[in-house]
This record gives sequence, structure tokens and C-alpha cells, in this order.
Amino acid sequence: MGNPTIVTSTPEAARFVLATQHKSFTTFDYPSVSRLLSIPSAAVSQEMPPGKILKTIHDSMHFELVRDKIAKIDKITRWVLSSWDKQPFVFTYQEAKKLAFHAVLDSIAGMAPSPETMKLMDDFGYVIKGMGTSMPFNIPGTSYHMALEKGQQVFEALSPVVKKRRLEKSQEKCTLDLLMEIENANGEKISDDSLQSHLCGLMFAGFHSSAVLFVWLVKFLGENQEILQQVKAEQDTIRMGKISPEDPLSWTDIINMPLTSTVFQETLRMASIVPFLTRRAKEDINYEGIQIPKSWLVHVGIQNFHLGPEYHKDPLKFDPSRFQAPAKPAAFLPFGNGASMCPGRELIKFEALVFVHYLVTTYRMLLRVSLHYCMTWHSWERIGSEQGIDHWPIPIVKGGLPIKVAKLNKSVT
Ligand code: HEM
Repeated sequence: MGNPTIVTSTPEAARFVLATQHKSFTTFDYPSVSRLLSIPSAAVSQEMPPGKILKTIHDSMHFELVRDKIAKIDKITRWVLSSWDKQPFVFTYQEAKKLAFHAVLDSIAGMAPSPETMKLMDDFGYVIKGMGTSMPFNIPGTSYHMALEKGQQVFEALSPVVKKRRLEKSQEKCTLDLLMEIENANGEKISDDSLQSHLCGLMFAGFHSSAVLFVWLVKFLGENQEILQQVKAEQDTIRMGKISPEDPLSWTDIINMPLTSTVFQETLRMASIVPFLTRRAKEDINYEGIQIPKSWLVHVGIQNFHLGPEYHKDPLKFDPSRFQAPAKPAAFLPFGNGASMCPGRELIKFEALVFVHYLVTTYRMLLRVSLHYCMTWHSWERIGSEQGIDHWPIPIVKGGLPIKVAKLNKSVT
């Protein structure tokens, strides 16, 4: 990291560092990443207190506001899944990106899928790719250079979006609407440039991590047939309770998915999508006899305790039932802890549950057993020989998990 760093790997230390953040630690942003996201320069960011902006972002994703977005999430999920059976192979990661990007775009900017949003997604994909480079040098021909160019294009493409939204008076408030309303001590509103860069930051926060989660969900369900069948039974019951196949999922349906919710949690634990967080010490700190000098970094290893046998029995086994009883305190922190805890956690939970619902109620898939193929109701065929995990910027199944699916007779998408 180019800085003296202390590495922690226990939930207790993670809680200490993350929860006492504002007193003793600050968040640490990688300058190469901030540059890609057009994070405001000091001059721009001083126009509005950062605390006010963050509070507004957290408020905009409050549980009750997000709950009202279930119908929209439902519509986007059906749109994405509806084309799967027309594809010879479904590249799960590509499809997951489509779903994640449009769900977050709707939530933060009220934008519905269109050719413009697809272009935005493709361009933003280069930005994410540029973050994965170990050599962030702006040299033509490198992925970092391409990412900087694409990041700038995304930033500019958001300009008409912001201007249009300022003129519209939408009933359904998105994050952008709420950010537009805030004022600084002089009664001034936030500038367009600043709004555009906050949208870039939010896209980064909500897009890639969610897409990766969907891929892991498909993988873990596909590899655990018994659990998949139980999940399908839970989701079939909900679908059968609908009067028309076109009826979207509702809040009541979401709370009737206890098993699928544990699958969501177990996937977050096993995949540890944000494997570590980094903080900088604001002062000299003593933690249980360990001296952390001022300005040193602290690397909070979340994956270490998510997969630690002292915290989770048989940690490499995909076992959603472990979440039927509360996990050990602080041994499960997929969304961080303290003031910077992920405000998108409810949104992504709803997205994941809706996704699993349509996945298992729409598609019959093929399971590969050794060298033979056999048809089952609930499984899908994994194709391609790539195995393993790519680890940067966050852990993702190598090869993007190509699969093959077939539509169920009574499917709804
Ligand atoms: C699987 C999906 C996701 C995971 C694992 C995840 C995880 C996290 C974690 C660990 C943090 C804390 C970072 C820190 O303490 O430094 C965080 C922050 C954040 N997340 Fe998420 N997140 C996910 C999805 C989302 C979504 C869908 C959104 C919606 C836009 C979102 C928005 C944010 C924002 C704005 C922050 C910064 C909060 C702050 O600094 O106060 N996240 N996320």
C-alpha cells in the first residue's frame, strides 16, 4: 500500500477500528481510484459539507424508501432474465452487471434501462477494469489510461441527466433528488459537477459489488442442489400465491423468504465481496497493548474472520442454516460497521432475493455430473473449464461463470 500498515484479522479489532472511526481513524481512499471516479477536487468538495452529503446518501437508501422500490427492482430483474433462454450460453457475470447497474441507476438517479444506460454501463465497466490494474499510470495503451478516458465520458454523460432531473418534479425520490435539495450554510445548492461525481462514486459503490454477488449466488446455488431445491420450494410457494403471472413481488413476499435470506447471508460470508477495509490513524492509538502510530494505515481483514474456523464451524462449507441462529457478534461484517456501514445493504438484499426468485421459478437448468449430463428440475450446466477466483479489485469467479439454461413451462419472465 506504500504506507506502513498494521494488519488485523479478528472481528473485535475490526469493530474497534470501524466503529471508533470518526474519533481515531479516517477512511482511506486510493488516489488512483478517486481519480477514475472524478471524485471532487478540494475546491468543489468545499462547496457542501461532506457530512451533509453522506447523511443525505444514507437517508436516501433508508429501509422505507428502498422498500418502495421493490416493484421497480422486480421489473428490471424480469427484463434482464427474460432473454436468458434465447442465448446459447448465459455469461452470468455479463447479465449480473446489467441487473446490478440498472438497479443502482434507478435507485440513485431514477433512470430506466435504455440504450444510453447500456452505453453508460459499458463505459463504466472500463473504469472498474482500470481499478484492477496494479500499475495505475496514465500511459496511452494501458487499461488505466482507457479507464480515465471512459471515466471522463461517464462524468460528462451524466451532465444532461442531472440537468433534466433538476427540471422534473418526480414523485418518486431518488438519491439525486435528495442531494439536489440540500443547501450549505450560505443557502447555496450543490453544483452539477459535484452531483455528477457523487453519482460516479455511487455507481462504483453499488454496481460491481452487487454484480459479483449475483454471480456467487448462481454458483453456490448451482453447486448445492439440496439447498437449491429448498429455495425453489420456498419461491414456488410465493409464485403460486400470485393471481396473475405478471404480478410483481411485494414486500410481504420478501419477508416470506427466510431460507433465501440465509442463502444471501451465507453467500456474502463465503464470497467476502469486500474482503478488507482500510483506515488511517488520526492519532497515536493503543489497542490492547498494540501501538498504532499516527498516520499509519490499518488493514481490516474481513475475509479472515468470515472464513475463520474459530468463528464459523466448517467455514468452507456452504451452509445457509448457520444463519438461522444469529452469527457470533461481529464475526459477519459484509457491509462494514460504524458510520460508514454500507447504506445500500437493504437495496442489495431486495435485489438478491428478487433475482433468486425469478432465477429459480423461471429456469430449468442442467447439471453436469462427472462427465455425464443429466436433466434435473433445478440445476444448470456449468460450461467452460476455467476454475478459481480472480482477486482484484474484488473476488470474482474466474471466466464470469458461463451457464446454460432452459425455460420452465410456467415461467413468468
Ligand atoms: C454485495 C453488495 C455490496 C457490498 C458487499 C457492499 C459493501 C460495502 C462495505 C463493506 C462498505 C463500507 C466501506 C467502508 O467502511 O469503508 C460499503 C459502503 C458503501 N456502500 Fe456498499 N456494498 C454493496 C452494495 C451497495 C449498493 C447496492 C449500494 C448503493 C448505491 C452501496 C452503496 C454504498 C455507499 C454509498 C457506501 C459508502 C458509505 C459511507 O462512506 O458512508 N453499496 N459497502
